[in-house]
Amino acid sequence: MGGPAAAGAPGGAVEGVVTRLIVDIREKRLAGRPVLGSLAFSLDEGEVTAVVGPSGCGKSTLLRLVAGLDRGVTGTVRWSGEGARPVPNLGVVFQQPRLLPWRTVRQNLALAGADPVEGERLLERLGLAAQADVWASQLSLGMARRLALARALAVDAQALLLDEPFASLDEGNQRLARAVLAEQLLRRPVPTLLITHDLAEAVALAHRVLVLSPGPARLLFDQAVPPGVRTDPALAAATVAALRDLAR
Ligand SMILES: Nc1ncnc2c1ncn2[C@@H]1O[C@H](COP(=O)(O)OP(=O)(O)OP(=O)(O)O)[C@@H](O)[C@H]1O
Repeated sequence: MGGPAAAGAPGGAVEGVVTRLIVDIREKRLAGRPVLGSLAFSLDEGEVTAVVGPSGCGKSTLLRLVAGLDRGVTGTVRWSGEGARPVPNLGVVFQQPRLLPWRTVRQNLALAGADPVEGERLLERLGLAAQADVWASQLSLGMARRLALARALAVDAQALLLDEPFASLDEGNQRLARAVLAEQLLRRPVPTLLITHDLAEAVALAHRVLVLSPGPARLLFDQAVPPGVRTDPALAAATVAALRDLAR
């Protein structure tokens, strides 16, 4: 079965190779009101695409459509690739951590289908090893969010969908979690959609930045992040400033 592992579907071995996500949305309505307008983009293998836009413009709605959790849309959302299923095995971080409260940290990983060795490694890496046998209900919000990230990264996903994965983390843990995600993407470069409101975060992690309009969101522009930006703070700051100007 395909679908978002973080939402409860089993993880496990990769079936088929997901090479691309192709989104061509004309309109998405919720409760009779348009929440997404014209949005067309694709996401290729090994590519991190950041989606940036103002609060309420429809970013989480877009993630739900891409995750196959909502199918009512005018337009298409399609995964392609050799042997790809309609919705591949996804590692998803939702805006809320969505943990099983009366299961331990370790059990939350196991029930999502996490690889046990990878799960332990990620707990260690994300500073959660000491909490492995603690109930999820007893975690702080920052710990819960790090566990949600560990779960998405440990399920051997064919693609990652990350909705503000570093929200509510203090500066040190934000830096740590970003580094863990970057490491993981080097080890396993799966197509990744990163939703964020933070242009600096987008430029630091993504190959491309899609900037959305206020809701109903339409694509304002789709900008490649030049190679070398990540290792040059001055170039990164200039890129953020240029994107901010373009988004005005
Ligand atoms: N179930 C729903 N029924 C009706 N309207 C909804 C529903 N869920 C979301 N909306 C509306 O759709 C719009 C887009 O919401 P969405 O959560 O996708 O925005 P967002 O860009 O992710 O916001 P934020 O950055 O604040 O998280 C908002 O106006 C919201 O009120």
